[in-house]
Amino acid sequence: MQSPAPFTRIGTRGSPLALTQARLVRKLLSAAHGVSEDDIAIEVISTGGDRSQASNASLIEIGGKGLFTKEIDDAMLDGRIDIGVHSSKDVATRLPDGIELVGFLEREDVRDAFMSVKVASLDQLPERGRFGTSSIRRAAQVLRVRPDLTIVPFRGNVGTRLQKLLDDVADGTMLAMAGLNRLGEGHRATALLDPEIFMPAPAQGAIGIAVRSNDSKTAQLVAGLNHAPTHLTITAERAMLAVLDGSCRTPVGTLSRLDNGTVTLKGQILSLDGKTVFDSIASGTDPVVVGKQVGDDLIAQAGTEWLAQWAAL
Ligand SMILES: NCc1[nH]cc(CCC(=O)O)c1CC(=O)O
Repeated sequence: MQSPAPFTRIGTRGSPLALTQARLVRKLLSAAHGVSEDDIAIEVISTGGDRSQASNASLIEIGGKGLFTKEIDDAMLDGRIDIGVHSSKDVATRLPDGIELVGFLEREDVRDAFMSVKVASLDQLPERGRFGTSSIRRAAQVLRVRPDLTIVPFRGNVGTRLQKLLDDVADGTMLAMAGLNRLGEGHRATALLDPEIFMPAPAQGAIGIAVRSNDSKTAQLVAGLNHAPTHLTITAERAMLAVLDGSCRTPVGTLSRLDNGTVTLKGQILSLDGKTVFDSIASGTDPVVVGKQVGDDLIAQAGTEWLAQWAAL
């Protein structure tokens, strides 16, 4: 006997965090529409990002445009799935034609956490210690305050990273508190980092929901899941990133706030060694305008000569 068609189909990467996020969206959809969770399919899709994480790709290669979403976008465009659930910070600022990010769940903790099995905080790491990260933003931010440290590549899910610390591959590492919390592993964080100094990645901590642009039925299904304040701040952060993406690939950090409908956005770009830092801030009620303003100002401050060195990366 043929089983009935599912109510809708979610596509996700297969990492423990991605699966947890997809299951959360399934649970919310099931509750919102009074359908059984069994009637909402979850299709696991391997992405280029998953494959390069398994290999030893360089710092710059990881985080390339759409690396963690391309195959999920393709499955959506082919009609194999209806909804893409993503960590918003892994979603390129320019989506493929026919795909739209239509909603964001309420943002989790936006901060990065420090993790070590030896010391309680970043400043306690031994002189010339090894810091594990494959993120150019985190490497730059750490070197800014601890130029003596050596950055060593560090990838994998929470369990793998913890094992690497136990195996003494590095003396400390840093990862998103949001991911730890979603996995029920928040207690693994050794210390939370000050987000004014360690500015999070644009859109960190927010689950994004993508659908086909011409699929108004699915857009309506997910509309009630959107958290408006998160949507506003993520829109500002992504608008800033879109400006920077167009002209450079420097490490980028950002921190936004919403008070009575006014978005305040701080943005920062750094050199890889953390020695050069540009900061900007803007406020307003239109998140796209605010984001562009911060992005444009950062580019103006940095100047074409400084930015040119990044063109080849
Ligand atoms: N590609 C890595 C990635 N993408 C999203 C998260 C964490 C969850 C989030 O920021 O939403 C992580 C892991 C990390 O940075 O520690």
